Order: sequence, then structure tokens, then C-alpha cells
Amino acid sequence: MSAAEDLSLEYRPFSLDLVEPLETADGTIASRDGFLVRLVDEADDGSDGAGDEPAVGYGEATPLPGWTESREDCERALERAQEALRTDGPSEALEAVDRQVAARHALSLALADLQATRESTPLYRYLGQGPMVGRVPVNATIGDGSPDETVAAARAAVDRGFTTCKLKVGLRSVEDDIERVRRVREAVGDRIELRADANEAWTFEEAQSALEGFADCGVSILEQPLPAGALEGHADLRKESRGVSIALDEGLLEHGVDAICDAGAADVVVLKPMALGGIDVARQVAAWLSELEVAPLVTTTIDGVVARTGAVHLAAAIPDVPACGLATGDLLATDLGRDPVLIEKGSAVVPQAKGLGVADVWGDR
Ligand SMILES: O=C(O)CCC(=O)c1ccccc1C(=O)O
Ligand SMILES: [Mg+2]
Repeated sequence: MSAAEDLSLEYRPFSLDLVEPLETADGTIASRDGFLVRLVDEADDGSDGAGDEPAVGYGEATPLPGWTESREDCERALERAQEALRTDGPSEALEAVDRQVAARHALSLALADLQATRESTPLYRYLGQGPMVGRVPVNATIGDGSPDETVAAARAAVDRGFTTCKLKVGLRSVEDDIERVRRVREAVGDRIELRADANEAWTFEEAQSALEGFADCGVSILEQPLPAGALEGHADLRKESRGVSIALDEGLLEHGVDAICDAGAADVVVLKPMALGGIDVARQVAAWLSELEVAPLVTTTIDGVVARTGAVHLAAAIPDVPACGLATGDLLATDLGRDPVLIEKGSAVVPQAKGLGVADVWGDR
């Protein structure tokens, strides 16, 4: 960044309700509260001929209890970042929020959006320096409901063009979950990929029975069946997984890549940029996982349009990424602004405009 730059960080709170609460084994998500962040280069008066407006970058901090710092800690961290940016600069501001992952996510995303915008490059190419990517595959996210509700939601997703559905499981008995999955399989046919996410709900024995039943239903991936701490448990499950891939999500935050790979605990690892501290961090983790032959997959934490679009750019910077949990915009009743990402035929269409490609989220200027 240029020495002449004079970046200022602004943030404002938001609260977004879900259309209906998302039921998971780890609790119910009814609304997402966070902070929209904007970086403005006050030194850039547009007189360089690049445009009439100063360059702007957007970020989003949407903390989620259990996954990130609290909302209060996030707000304090953003306050610190604001001050550090004013007195010292971007690197110092990032350092000041190093341990508040949602706040760091917002600041790093805003910095990357600003820089990619200055370079007139879509964010995913600024991140990955890779080829043009038109689409990334995505899954539908289906909450833990009754068998009838689950079947209806899966049918609706398939009607909208999804070819992969991820079902939340683990709230009821394993037998009931197997029955739910069996009913969904019956309803959608053999060509739809089905995954399940237990959010740490099961004991080893329960996970064994679930795997057996799910394997018979052709489930492709079982995400986080055991508590995050159970590294060896997941490694043991993998040895009898009957073709079902084991994914770790919560486990990544607890153990990190090296421990997971050393233990042989996962076929797939879920990357949530909001929980990892930013798409820059998540991209490094993805590269390391690929090197160790574990597949990285990207999901949101049910975020607003700014963070969600950032996650789409991250997925587009990962070569051959499997279907990702990025089609979560429809779960929100309201959003921070217009969605630049079209979800179509089971894919997210990657924005090719400069930066994030998100506009009209701040309202003024
Ligand atoms: O992966 C998806 O389809 C959507 C994201 C998702 O399921 C999720 C959303 C918020 C918090 C936790 C999780 C999770 O994957 O466990
Ligand atoms: Mg998960």
C-alpha cells in the first residue's frame, strides 16, 4: 500500500433475522448480529484519474458464540483496530485484533477488497493469482427438522437446482436420523449428493451406527460426528466408514491442520473464514490441507452478503473445491445489501467485478 494513504475504518452494528431458525445439534440460530466495516482511503480524492470516488473496502464481522469471540469482544476489537489503523497502519491494526477472529475477518476482508479494487481485479484473483473461475459448486443447507419437514426442504432445494444437500443431524436418536436420511434419499433419487452434519452430537458407538445407516443411503460426507476433541475417535471412524468421507469442522479450530493430518482424522476439512480470522488465513489453511491431500471445503457461518461473498471468492481461489456451504443467503430474511452472487443449478456464480463486487451496503457516499 502507498505511504501516502490515509485509511480510516468505520463500523456499524447490524442484526439480521433468519427466515426461520436453523436447528442444529449445537443449538438454534435465529438471527445473526455483527458489524459492517468500511475502509476509506481519505488521501485518495479521486484526482488520480482512477475515478471520482475515494477507494473503499468492505468487511463484515459476524461473531457466533462457540465459534468466534463474543459480540462485545468483537466490538472492542474493532475499536482497537480503528485506533491502531489511525496511529500505526494496516499491519498493526491486524495485529491488534489477531485473537478476535470475527473482527480480524472484517478488517482483513476490507483491506483485501480495497486493494483488489485499486488493482481492478476480482477478489478471488487477487487472493489466488489463479485462472478465471466462473462458478463454484454449492450445497443446500437443511436444518434439523421432522422427517416430513426435511423431505420437503430437500425436495424444494432440488427443485431450485441444487445437486448436493447437507442435512443437519444429531438432535434426535440415530435411528430417527437414519430414517430421515432414508426418506430424503427416497424423495430426491440417487443422483443427488447427500451429506450430514452432526455438529459433535454423538458418542463413538452412535457415530458407528449412523455411519452404517448413512452408508446404505449413499451419504457422501459425514461432518463432525464426534466432539471436537476426539481426534483419535474420528481417525478410528475413518477406518470403518464404508465409503462415507469424514469431515472435521469444529475439530479444525481445536487442533489445527498438522494434528488432524498426523492423526489421519479427516478426509475433508471445513473452512469457515469467520471462525478462522479471515479469507487470507483460510486460504493458507486450504493450501496446506491440499498439500497434505485432505480436501478443503468452504462454508459461511450464515453471514451477511459481505462475508458470504468473501467466502465465495475464497472458494473460487481453491482449485477443484468440492461443493461448499455458501448458499446460505436465502436463510436470511433481510441482508446488508444486494447480493452479487447468483445461485443457479447448484453453483454460485462468482462475481467478476473488481474487489468483492459488493455495492450499496453502506447507503451513503
Ligand atoms: O455448510 C453449510 O451448508 C452451511 C454452514 C453451516 O452448516 C453452519 C453454519 C453456522 C454454524 C455452523 C455451521 C456448520 O457447518 O457446522
Ligand atoms: Mg459443520
